[in-house]
Amino acid sequence: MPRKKPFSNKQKKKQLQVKRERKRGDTGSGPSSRNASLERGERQSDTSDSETTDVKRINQQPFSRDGRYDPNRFRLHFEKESKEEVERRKKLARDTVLQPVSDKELEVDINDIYPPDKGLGFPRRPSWTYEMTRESLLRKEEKSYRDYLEDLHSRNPIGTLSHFEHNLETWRQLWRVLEMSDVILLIVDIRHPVLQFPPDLYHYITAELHKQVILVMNKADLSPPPLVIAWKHYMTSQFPHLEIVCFTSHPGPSYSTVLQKRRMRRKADWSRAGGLKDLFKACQDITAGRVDLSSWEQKIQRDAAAERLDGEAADGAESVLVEHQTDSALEMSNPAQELYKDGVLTLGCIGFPNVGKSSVINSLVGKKVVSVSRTPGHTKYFQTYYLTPTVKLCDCPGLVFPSRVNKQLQILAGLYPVSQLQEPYTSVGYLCERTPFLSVLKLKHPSLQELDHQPGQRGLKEPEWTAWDVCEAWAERRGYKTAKAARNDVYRAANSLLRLAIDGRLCLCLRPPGYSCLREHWENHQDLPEIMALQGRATEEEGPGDREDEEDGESSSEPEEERDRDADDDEDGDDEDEGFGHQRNAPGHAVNMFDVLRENECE
Ligand SMILES: Nc1nc2c(ncn2[C@@H]2O[C@H](COP(=O)(O)OP(=O)(O)OP(=O)(O)O)[C@@H](O)[C@H]2O)c(=O)[nH]1
Repeated sequence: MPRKKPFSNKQKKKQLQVKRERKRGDTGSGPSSRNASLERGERQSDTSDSETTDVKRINQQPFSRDGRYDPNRFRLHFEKESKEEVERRKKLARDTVLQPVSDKELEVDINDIYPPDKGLGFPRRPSWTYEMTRESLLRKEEKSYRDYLEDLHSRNPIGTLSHFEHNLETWRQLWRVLEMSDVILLIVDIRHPVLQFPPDLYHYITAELHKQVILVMNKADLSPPPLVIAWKHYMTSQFPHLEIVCFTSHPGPSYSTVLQKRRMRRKADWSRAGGLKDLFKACQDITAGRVDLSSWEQKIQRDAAAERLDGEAADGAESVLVEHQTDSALEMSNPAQELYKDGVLTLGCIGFPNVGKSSVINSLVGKKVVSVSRTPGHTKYFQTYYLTPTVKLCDCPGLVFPSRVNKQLQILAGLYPVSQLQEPYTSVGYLCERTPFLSVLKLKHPSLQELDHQPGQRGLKEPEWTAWDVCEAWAERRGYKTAKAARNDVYRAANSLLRLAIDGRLCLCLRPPGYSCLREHWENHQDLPEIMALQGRATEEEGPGDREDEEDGESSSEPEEERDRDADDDEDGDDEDEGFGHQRNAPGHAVNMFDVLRENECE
């Protein structure tokens, strides 16, 4: 019998994909979202109308055939890194010994991310009149965008800028959403809010458009409560007119451990979000009686009552009117649109990819109306949804603004599709230097694994770790092997570690400047109970059996199942979501996800 050939997951996926494309009748000429990695190494020329630099198109959707709507128009475009740079970083990951960084290094000042003198603005829509033809308007926008990029690059030497969006089509969508919204919900991830809050955007909305911004600090369940409060105070001190609302779409006693064996999947429960009332109150203050928001208030009360009764959202959440926007809506819209037109409050949800914009919309509505995914850049085209007859929500594709943030940190903040990274190892190194990875991941150094086979050679000295060693050890622990030579698959291990961090299972939270000095103050702050209630966390001391969804008694030291799949998967293909906040470590012991941070703090 001929020997069975090893067949990797990747190959299997590719095979399925080709099959699907054949079924659809595609000739295979265009890359799809899942095989974009095939493009790796291939130098792309600039085909988009307005790009001046060499860009890598990522996170593509399957190509459509001629004459049809092209979903790829809105895919992420990031500047392409040179092969040499990628190789240099790989070498760095192999050679550099990891050194834990001090607490101070986790403190980040917004002015270091967006230095005011570096021209880190975002592209503006040039002025236009109704006399202009569509073509001349588009040309003008393209020229203005090229000028913007030139100016940006002239003020920021090569290598100093973060990855940022190079697709003008996506910026056009932001322009439109800003124009049509009365109040802007700028959504950020609480773990690193300053990375995702471009001051220029805030000033543009408030000073030029004369509209209000509500900063929604989302994913509050992923941060220690004192840090949530500290960030809130820091942002208020920097932007005194900003309304701030803490929010979570997945409240509950977070979290599973990294090494959890069992994974629970259950239907996403969009009716349990924390922060709904605060958001309503903020809008009520801003509109000051100019819009009748009573239907929204009633909806919140109705949903809360239904949730108390049987854990289900009220029936009223069933019908949601969706408005699909056309291209012409993007082009000839009036920037000075009248506020609260027809007595309707339009809330524009904007922010970086993956911060949870779609989840916030689903939570407000109380059911899934927008697709949610771990893949950044999933939302491609803006749409509006009527929450009630007088409140309209507008979802916008995620946009990465230019900044001076380190690229490794950007990746850990979840804005780049992990499966398409050419070099994930230095990001793993960045993470490990900021988290007590050894105690959390329970790794064995690769050199000790070799010594296991040579008794008598052990116990000499604690080995030093490089990022590459961490990936090797994780591959060994998880049994990731390459298909051909059955060696440890370090690339897959690196991706897996990055996903754990992005999902919040390996907890890396930045802190506002001065946090360490004032830690006691924040840890005893009077607002703590309020934040904990919002997070859906009862007291830390909650006893065994107090919560639902008890895990069975399986040991947490067993490797988990395939939680960190190879591809950045969609969460809602089957209308299910991860069981956030409902996993447990051992019987009767809710896992404290913030252990990671605390251990780090104690070092
Ligand atoms: N723990 C936690 N995860 C969240 C929360 N909100 C969203 N997520 C997760 O974050 C990821 C991104 O959520 P989306 O709602 O798709 O984010 P988005 O901003 O619309 O993303 P783009 O489509 O890339 O612009 C998904 O994996 C969500 O499950 C939250 O409040 N808590």
